[in-house]
Formats: sequence, C-alpha cells, structure tokens
Amino acid sequence: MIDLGGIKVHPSHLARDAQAALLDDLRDVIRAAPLFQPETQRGAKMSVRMTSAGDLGWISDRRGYRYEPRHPAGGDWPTIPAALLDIWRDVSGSDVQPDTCLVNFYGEGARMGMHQDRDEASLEHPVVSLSLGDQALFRVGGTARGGKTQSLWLSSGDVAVMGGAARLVYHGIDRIRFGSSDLLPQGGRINVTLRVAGR
Ligand SMILES: O=C(O)CCC(=O)C(=O)O
Ligand SMILES: [Fe+2]
Repeated sequence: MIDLGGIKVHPSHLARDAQAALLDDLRDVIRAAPLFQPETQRGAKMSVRMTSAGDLGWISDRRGYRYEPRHPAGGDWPTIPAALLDIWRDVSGSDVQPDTCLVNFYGEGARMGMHQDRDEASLEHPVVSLSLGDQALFRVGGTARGGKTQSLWLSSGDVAVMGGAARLVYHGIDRIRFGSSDLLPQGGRINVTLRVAGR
C-alpha cells in the first residue's frame, strides 16, 4: 500500500482477469446509460466522458455539479456491478454500501483538473477509485487549493481510497499515457469511483 498525501493506493488490487470481467460489466452499464460529455457551469465541455450506476449519478451542466436520480437523457441509472461492491467491501473500511458509481472515460488527451470531491450529502464516507486501462498521472495536493502536490502514475487494477483526513484533498489527472495498456482495445482509460452520495 502506498500513502500519497493520505490517499491510500493499493497497487494491482485487481488482477488482469478480474479487470477484463469488470470491463464487460461496465460495457453493460454504458449500454444502458450511455457516456456523455458534461459541461461545466461556465459552458466549457469537460474532456472526460462519463456516466453512472447506482441510485444516483453525478452530472454537471449550466446549473452546476450535482447528483441526480436519472441519466440526462432520462431513465434510471443501472445497478452497480457486484464486483465493484466487493472492492468497496475490501478497501473502504465502511459498512455503508455505496449508492453511486461514477464511470469516467479518458480518451487521448483527456484530463481532469484539480478539484475536491464534495458534492456528496455526507463527507464522512470514503471515495474508492479504481483505474482500468491506460496509465494516468494522478496529482494530489492538500485540503487547500494551490498547495504543494505529489504525483503518482496509476496503472490498470490500482485502487485508491480517499478517506479520513484525505477525504477532501485536492486531486486531478494531469494526463494519460494513451495506448500504454491493452486492456481497452481502442486505448484510453476508465476510472470508476464508488461513493455514498445521498445519505
Ligand atoms: O480519474 C481519476 O482517477 C480521478 C477521478 C476523480 O477525481 C473524480 O471522478 O472525482
Ligand atoms: Fe475527484
């Protein structure tokens, strides 16, 4: 286990065959709830495409960031794949089940700016984050914007847990190494985050 500014990173938590099986589950999620490219409140398109599973899904549009019980195109979010609940059980240290699973897809050139995860109703539960596919440069700071940062390349199968004092640290993805993994036939990276958003 690696401690990155309080974030606990479990390298290779998921073996290759389990990654491939989970990818099949995520394809079903995406078939039921297609990826969309959210806009920020200021009207800029995010470079990451996303969708969700669970009772709630995270969205962003001109009205801001929030959780919604339906996909922007209408329709319930699909259920969270059971294999992800197993990961949550193994690493979260929480006996509350996650009610949302955000699926982020990073194509070539996609990135995610530094931010805190704080749209959840209660911030006492951890965020559990799984990387699949191409490597990504993960940057972690402190709980205030603009402080010192540390970086780590996340690889397919790695799991990061943001909990306790690290629940509100600033973090982002500077870039991916497009084509560095052959898990996704077309290249790119999928990041899956599990959260308790609604309680
Ligand atoms: O892609 C990642 O590893 C981080 C994603 C993230 O920070 C988020 O979805 O809030
Ligand atoms: Fe985040």
